[in-house]
Amino acid sequence: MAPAPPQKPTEPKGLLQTHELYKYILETNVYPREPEPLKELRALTASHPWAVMSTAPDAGQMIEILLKLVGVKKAIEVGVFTGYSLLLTALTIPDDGKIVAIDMDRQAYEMGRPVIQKAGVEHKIEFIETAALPALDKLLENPDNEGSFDFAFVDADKVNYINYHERMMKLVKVNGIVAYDNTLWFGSVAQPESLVLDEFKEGRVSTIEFNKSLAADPRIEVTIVPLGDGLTICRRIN
Ligand SMILES: C[S@@+](CC[C@H](N)C(=O)[O-])C[C@H]1O[C@@H](n2cnc3c(N)ncnc32)[C@H](O)[C@@H]1O
Ligand SMILES: O=c1cc(-c2ccc(O)c(O)c2)oc2c(O)c(O)ccc12
Repeated sequence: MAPAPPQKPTEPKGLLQTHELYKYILETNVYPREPEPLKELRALTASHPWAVMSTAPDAGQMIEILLKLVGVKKAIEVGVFTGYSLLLTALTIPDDGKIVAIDMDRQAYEMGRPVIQKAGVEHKIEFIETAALPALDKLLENPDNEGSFDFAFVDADKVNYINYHERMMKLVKVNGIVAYDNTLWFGSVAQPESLVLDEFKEGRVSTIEFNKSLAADPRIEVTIVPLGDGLTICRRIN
């Protein structure tokens, strides 16, 4: 029998066996509990041509639990887009909490910003519009930032995940969490290259290398959770 054709990566079924199963999870557990501002932001983002980039709401639920478990007050996010994961974080941390949010493109953030303002959580956000690597290095120039973050969420260019990880190991405190989105890259990490669409090939190679390096990293405990498009959760242990 010929191998199955590559799955169209934009199909909203996550990584599960069937679209129906993903829909079941979303409809029974995720959407009924999703805060109103996040629903609004998701609806607004649906008209954006890159809407598929938003963090999946099922992965968002896991992030919310982690934020609460850890008691996060100071967070950092790389890759904001229209702000789904950012708004989720801002809604979850305490009123005097802070989030440093980095994205080199402000336009998508501006689309979501009115929803963030209306939700009354913009005061927790410091948005920095630059490429992430120099921004993280700049933060590290100030020793006060070292080990100061309780939580980091990385959802940007996959080729740089390895570089972001090195910075996060310095910025996040021992026992802090670093979470990475899209670490199964639409399932392509386990597909032969010939089955992967051209535009996903580079991300596939980077993600495979990244996953391998995290598995061998003695500074962390790590788990790949197959929510959304793959969410890797690391706890810094030393
Ligand atoms: C997948 S989207 C982020 C989705 C977001 N977490 C959400 O929930 O909607 C990736 C974002 O990373 C940004 N990005 C990509 N490469 C970057 C880089 N080198 N530095 C800063 N931002 C980058 C893009 O502009 C884009 O907005
Ligand atoms: O569907 C996506 C596509 C891409 C993407 C594809 C080819 C590129 O050359 C590129 O720069 C980005 O990026 C995503 C992403 O980063 C996400 O977090 C979630 C979904 C996507």
